[in-house]
Amino acid sequence: MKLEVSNLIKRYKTPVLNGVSFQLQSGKIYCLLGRNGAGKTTLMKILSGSLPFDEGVVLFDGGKEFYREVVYVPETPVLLEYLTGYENLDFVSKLNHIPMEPAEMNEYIERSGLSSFIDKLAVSYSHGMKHQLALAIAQLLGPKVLLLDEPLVSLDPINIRLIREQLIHYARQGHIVLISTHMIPIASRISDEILILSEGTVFQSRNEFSEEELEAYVLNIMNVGL
Ligand SMILES: Nc1ncnc2c1ncn2[C@@H]1O[C@H](COP(=O)(O)OP(=O)(O)OP(=O)(O)O)[C@@H](O)[C@H]1O
Repeated sequence: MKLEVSNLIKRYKTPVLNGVSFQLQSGKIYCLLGRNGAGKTTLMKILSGSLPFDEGVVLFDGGKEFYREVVYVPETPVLLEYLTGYENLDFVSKLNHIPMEPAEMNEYIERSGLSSFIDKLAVSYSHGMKHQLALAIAQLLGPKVLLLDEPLVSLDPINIRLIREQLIHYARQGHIVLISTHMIPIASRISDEILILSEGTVFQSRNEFSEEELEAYVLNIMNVGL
């Protein structure tokens, strides 16, 4: 399974993405880094099908109809705020015809680290709790391509480790996981490959760096043009 992006151009008034090309393969985790305003969210929204682009080609296994294969979790997750976490999960599973016995659902909730707050209304959740629930919902849907915009920024170290392990497991089952993040230590530990968005183009590299080397590599590319 392969997601191929070729010469993608997106303009608002001026181009934000100006000839972006890269390839994502199933089974791998990719981290997308870039300065504030570089265009990471714009790129994620295009890949999720929620934002049109001006030029270029996006192909999933050679086809253009890939949006059904993609789930995008935005930086501020969208939940049904006046339902509990359990009801949110239950609603999504029923809406998408994913049959789950109560025992199976409870096991999934436990494994996802949601047990202590799953019966509270989502409106009462902290930002980190909302992200945990949104990530659990996204993985329940089982998309071939999972796009996550800053998923770990509000999480405590225990939850970061839990989510990191879940995402690695999810990718290794044959999915593509693309994570936008500013956190180099996380990118260093979680990603198979690094994508750096700078000056409207993407630099793709295997993650064979130590954390210090990755930081130097990222800063070097981000400084291009300064
Ligand atoms: N709807 C819009 N209309 C006009 N310009 C926009 C729009 N959305 C985003 N932009 C501009 O496009 C550029 C890229 O924004 P984007 O949100 O994709 O960046 P980002 O890399 O996700 O930033 P950050 O790391 O700060 O979240 C910015 O200059 C932003 O102001």
